[in-house]
Amino acid sequence: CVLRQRQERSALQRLLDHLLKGLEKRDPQQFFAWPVTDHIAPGYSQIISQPMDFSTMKQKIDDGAYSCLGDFIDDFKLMCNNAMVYNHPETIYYKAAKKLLHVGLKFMSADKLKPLRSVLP
Ligand SMILES: COc1ccc(OC)c(-c2cc(C(C)=O)n3cccnc23)c1
Repeated sequence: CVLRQRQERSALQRLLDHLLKGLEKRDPQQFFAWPVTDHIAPGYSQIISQPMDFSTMKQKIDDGAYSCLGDFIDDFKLMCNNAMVYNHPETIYYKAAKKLLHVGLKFMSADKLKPLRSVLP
């Protein structure tokens, strides 16, 4: 409808917005900001069956497509793993993905999220 009611953001959406910003900061070269195209990565769509990137994750948050934190973390792992499947270990993309996965999971670890529990239902 024309006057679409602006949806209230749920506590989960606000948490995922916060986590996504923290993860994007750890990708300064923006290798993971947008979908990888076959133009920049020959044969990518034949090798990677489930592409994922930060802009897609942002859209999924806005669409309410994540029903729990675990689903968000699964997409983050998928994104990093795709880069470690398509790119060879000596490439900057493989190395960036390996580092991002490690740093990102630490950033989202249970002990880091505990203080936020107080603001979540
Ligand atoms: C060199 O600048 C950019 C800019 C955007 C990119 O992906 C969105 C990439 C990029 C990102 C990737 C990944 C993540 O596999 N990649 C693989 C091969 C060739 N290029 C890329 C590189």
